[in-house]
Amino acid sequence: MTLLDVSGLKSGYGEFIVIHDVDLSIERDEMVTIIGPNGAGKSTLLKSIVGLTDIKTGEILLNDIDVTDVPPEEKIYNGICYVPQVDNVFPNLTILENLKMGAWALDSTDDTFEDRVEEVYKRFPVLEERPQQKARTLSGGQQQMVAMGAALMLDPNLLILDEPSAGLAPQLVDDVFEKIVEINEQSETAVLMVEQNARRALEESDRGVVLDLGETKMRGAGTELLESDEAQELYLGT
Ligand SMILES: Nc1ncnc2c1ncn2[C@@H]1O[C@H](COP(=O)(O)OP(=O)(O)OP(=O)(O)O)[C@@H](O)[C@H]1O
Repeated sequence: MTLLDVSGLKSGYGEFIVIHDVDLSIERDEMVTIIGPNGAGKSTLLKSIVGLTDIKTGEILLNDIDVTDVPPEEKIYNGICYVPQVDNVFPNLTILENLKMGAWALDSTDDTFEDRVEEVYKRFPVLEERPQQKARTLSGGQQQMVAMGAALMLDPNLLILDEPSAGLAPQLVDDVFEKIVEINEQSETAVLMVEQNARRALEESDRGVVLDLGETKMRGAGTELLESDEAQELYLGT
């Protein structure tokens, strides 16, 4: 079943068009990675889906519902949660307070909050060890876990991650990818991410999309793209 269906998307910032006629669909249980050179428009494509750019033409359907013009704070109610590349935690708030911020759209009259915190702690045990620690005092990898944990507080259908492994040491990159795969496989959450660590991301993904100059240049199974001479030569650095 198709979860997200983007068609004919043209978007950018004001009059500056970055994304030109892009189509992209994601099934309910899929993990899809967008790769491409710097400035290709990868982050802009994610932001367009979330509602943070100006959309000129095209349509974004989520579960067959047209969410093209739905503002980002309301997209959460459609099941989309987004973790930006930078500034994705509140540095002066504790881990638990960050999770509370992530849960802002939960109905405060029921006890879902505690259940969700338990669920997030199960997924990221490191967060449960020190809920009162300020986010700014955590390592980069731990901060990424806080950011993903906060996004998971709303139990999204679609988790959108912009370069989740950016700036992390190799061991932490492994940890972060392991968590993303777990979220995708165990929480019935589709994942759409942009990654500079293209090989690793494609190895873990069901499908990959190559974006260049705001257009889709290639698409296919993750393994297929990894084996493609063209993708290797132009986008994977060999
Ligand atoms: N807020 C903004 N306002 C205006 N232009 C922007 C804005 N954000 C990005 N751009 C421009 O949009 C184009 C695409 O940028 P984007 O960040 O989407 O690319 P990217 O593929 O994610 O790049 P990178 O891999 O370097 O992160 C660039 O020319 C960039 O300068």
